[in-house]
Formats: sequence, structure tokens, C-alpha cells
Amino acid sequence: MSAIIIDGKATSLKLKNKISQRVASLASKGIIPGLAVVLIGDNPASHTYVKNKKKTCEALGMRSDLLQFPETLQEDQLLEVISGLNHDPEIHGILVQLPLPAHIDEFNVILAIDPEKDVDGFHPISVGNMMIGREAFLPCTPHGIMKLLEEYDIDPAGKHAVVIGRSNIVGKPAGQLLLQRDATVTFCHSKTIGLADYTRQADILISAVGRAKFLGKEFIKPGAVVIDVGMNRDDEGKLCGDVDFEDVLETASHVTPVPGGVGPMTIAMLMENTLLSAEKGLAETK
Ligand SMILES: Nc1nc2c(c(=O)[nH]1)N[C@@H](CN(C=O)c1ccc(C(=O)N[C@@H](CCC(=O)O)C(=O)O)cc1)CN2
Repeated sequence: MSAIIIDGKATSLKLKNKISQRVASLASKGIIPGLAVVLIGDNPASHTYVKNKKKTCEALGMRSDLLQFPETLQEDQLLEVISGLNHDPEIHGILVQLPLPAHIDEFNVILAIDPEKDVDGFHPISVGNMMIGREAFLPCTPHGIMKLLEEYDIDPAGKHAVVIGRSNIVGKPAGQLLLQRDATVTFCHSKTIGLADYTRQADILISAVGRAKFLGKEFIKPGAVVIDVGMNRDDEGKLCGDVDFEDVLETASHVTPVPGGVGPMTIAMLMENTLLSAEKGLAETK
């Protein structure tokens, strides 16, 4: 039996339809959700991602401000830009596109964003609230993964989830959200010895490694749900994930493709966070 292909594009479209209805309802009360995206430097992938964010905002009736700066922008200048956005009442969400140039300290930048506008969910206050299960902006990629599991009726409760990768953006929060849904979670990473011994025990396997087609069927437990967060280029320069998609099809029960799996969900969840921030602002003025 071939695995069910988890369609992130279709799922994100469904979600975006619902978001656009809520945006219209907010607009009828005079509020347009506004997202500011700050982009520094010339990273081609980052340019593509921010372009997609802007396009999506506009398609959903939201405002999108793209603030672009050269690679030479200094950290104190960036902090000033963020401070201005923190005080702009028409901006409900602030996102600084990562990665940043090496001379800028990522943590200082994240810390400068008002947690009320932290639609990336990277601020320590957002992370802390998420950790203890309080209301928080959830980081978009892990939240998108949870939405995909929900859409395909995959309940993490009682399952063994193995997360490969321990980044603050994907690996750690993905494991945390799975734990909150009662999965038993194992983290693997670059120093894990005998990776396949762990992954072959996974009912749900999340890979955020960044190595093209690295995970073949020998890493997969029969019937496992395989979620691929990798965004790599293969030998021919074609976009691909961490998972050797064709190879695992006969072993996994479900698998996300790259492109068209987790990626589109990341942007949809960003839209939802921006909308939530605007809705919250309205509720607080009442
Ligand atoms: N401030 C942030 N920076 C970065 C984040 C983030 O969540 N916040 N995540 C990634 C990049 N990213 C969003 O910013 C992102 C990556 C990929 C996709 C996506 O839709 N991918 C498509 C393929 C796109 C292509 O053709 O190149 C897919 O998988 O189908 C969306 C968002 C790092 N930086």
C-alpha cells in the first residue's frame, strides 16, 4: 500500500479561506490586520519567502509592509526600525526574516519585538507561554505541522514522536507541541549515535535536518507518519526535502511532500497569527 500524501497546499488553502472571512469581518469594523516583514540582505530564498508572505497577505485582504535593508545595516539601526514598528498601531505583527547577517545578534533582535506583535512566536515570552501551555503565538512551522496532523485525523496521543533537529524555530517547539498533545517525544540531532535505532521506533517522525533525501525507508517504521520540514536542493538543483520521498512511500502510512507539504502551512499560520493579533487588539479596545 502506498502512503497517503499529506497535502499542505490544499490544507493551507482551506485555512486561508477561513482567515479571509475573518479578515473581512474585522475590516467591516474598520480594522485591517497589518504585518510588517523586515528583510536584510540578498539571500535569494529569503527574498522568495517574503515575497510570498506579502502576496498572501494581500490576497487575504491584509496589509503588508515590506521593509528592505542592505546587508550592511547595523544592529542598532535594526533595533530602531523594530521600535518604530512596535509603536505603530496599524501594525499587528512584526516578522524579521531569518537568517540574519552574521554581524547582527539574532537574540537581541527577537527580544526587541513587542511580544504582543511577535507573530513568529520566537520571543522568549512567547516561547515560555507555549512551554507551559498558556495562550501564545505559536511558531508557524511547528503549528502548521500540528494543523496537518489534525487535518488528517492523526492523534499524537500515546504515539512515539521522534523529532530530528533541535532548532528554536522548528525542532524544539515541534517536540513541545507534540508533548502537549500527549505524544512521547524523543529528540535526535547531529550528535545522536545510531539515528536509525530511534527513527525506526517513531510512529510520527519529524525531520528538520537540512540534508537532501537523507532519510530512506531504512529509517522508517512501517506505518509511520513522516513529516518532512527539510528544504534542500538535490544534485540537479531541484527543491527537495530530507526524506527520500519515493523510497518511503511503500513503508510510511502518511508522508508530506516537498514542496507542497509543511512549507505552505508556515505562511498560512503566519497569516492566522497576524489576524489573531489584530482581533486581540480589537477585543482590548472594547
Ligand atoms: N522569521 C522567520 N524566518 C524564517 C522562518 C520563519 O518561520 N520565520 N522560516 C523559514 C523560511 N520560511 C518562512 O519564512 C518559509 C520557508 C518555506 C516556505 C514554503 O512555502 N516552501 C514551499 C516551497 C517554496 C519554494 O518553491 O522555494 C513548499 O515547501 O512548498 C514558506 C516559508 C526560515 N526563515
